[in-house]
Amino acid sequence: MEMAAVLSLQSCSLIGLDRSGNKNGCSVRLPDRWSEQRKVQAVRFGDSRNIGAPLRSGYPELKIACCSKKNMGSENFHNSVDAALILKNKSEDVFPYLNGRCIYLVGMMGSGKSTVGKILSEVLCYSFFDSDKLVEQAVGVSSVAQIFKDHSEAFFRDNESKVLKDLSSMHRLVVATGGGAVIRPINWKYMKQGLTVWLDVPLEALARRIAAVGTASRPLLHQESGDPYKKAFAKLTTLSEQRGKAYANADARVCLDDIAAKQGHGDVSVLTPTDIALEALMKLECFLSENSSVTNSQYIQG
Ligand SMILES: Nc1ncnc2c1ncn2[C@@H]1O[C@H](COP(=O)(O)OP(=O)(O)OP(=O)(O)O)[C@@H](O)[C@H]1O
Ligand SMILES: O=C(O)C1=C[C@@H](O)[C@@H](O)[C@H](O)C1
Repeated sequence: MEMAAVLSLQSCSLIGLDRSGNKNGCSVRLPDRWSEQRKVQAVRFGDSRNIGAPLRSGYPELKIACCSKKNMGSENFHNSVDAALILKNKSEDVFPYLNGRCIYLVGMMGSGKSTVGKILSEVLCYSFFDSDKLVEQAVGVSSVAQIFKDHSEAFFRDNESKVLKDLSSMHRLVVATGGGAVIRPINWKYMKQGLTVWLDVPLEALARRIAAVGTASRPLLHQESGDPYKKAFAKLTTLSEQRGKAYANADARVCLDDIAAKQGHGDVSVLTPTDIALEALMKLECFLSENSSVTNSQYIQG
């Protein structure tokens, strides 16, 4: 990976913070009438021209992310604003203890790393990156599926490790890692420079989400024929058996079954990405308070 790209990424991570490192430039994405205070951050790895460019469609607004139901009535609308504010408040509790450390989201394909990661980056005024996209940019190929096809899975994994190594010296990033990043111990060495969060989603929910969007972009799941849900479920089951222990290395585990149970639901499909982002911050808060000596002495604000 080009050093220029790495440097541009590092400078991106400072967007949204004032000179003292305080996040007074940060604002939660609320409905338009409240949006004058919006500060935006949108960057593209390796392209310094885009640093500080206005927010584009790839970044979901929190008001959208917190609403799961179509045609929301006013009651749901206000609930979503409440959820956004609760999330924002929690981010303010946790932020000082992060000391600028990056947050790495790990989990199976389709577990919501990108969706939840973008929300976390927004409320923490961190920059968001997807390691699959960084590998695509570093290799110069437009999709992970094409990298698998043109080269090999091993080639992809080598580049994934290089990307994680480069990221490990940076600050104030939320990184959605590739689903298989956890299988190489060296990647844990890099990710443990920051904080790691496992999004633990039941396989049925993963297979439902993946079947809904198709498997073409996910080479390890792709099958030309057969029922997409059943095929995805079978393959995810095998991968999860192989990787379960590796995901459990994460500092914090966000278990969707547990969040649904706490809310009195039996089905994780009712959970919004905002609910999940909030749980991630609460789990990080627990981890940080239980490991406060590491928090206070080992890291400096970047
Ligand atoms: N809480 C949620 N409820 C329902 N669907 C969700 C939720 N979170 C994410 N999704 C959907 O699931 C799909 C996968 O989400 P996302 O891309 O965020 O996962 P990912 O972990 O980054 O996946 P991958 O590692 O395969 O890139 C998307 O279609 C997304 O809209
Ligand atoms: O679970 C996996 O092994 C993968 C997940 C994706 O994010 C990509 O990194 C790639 O398709 C491999």
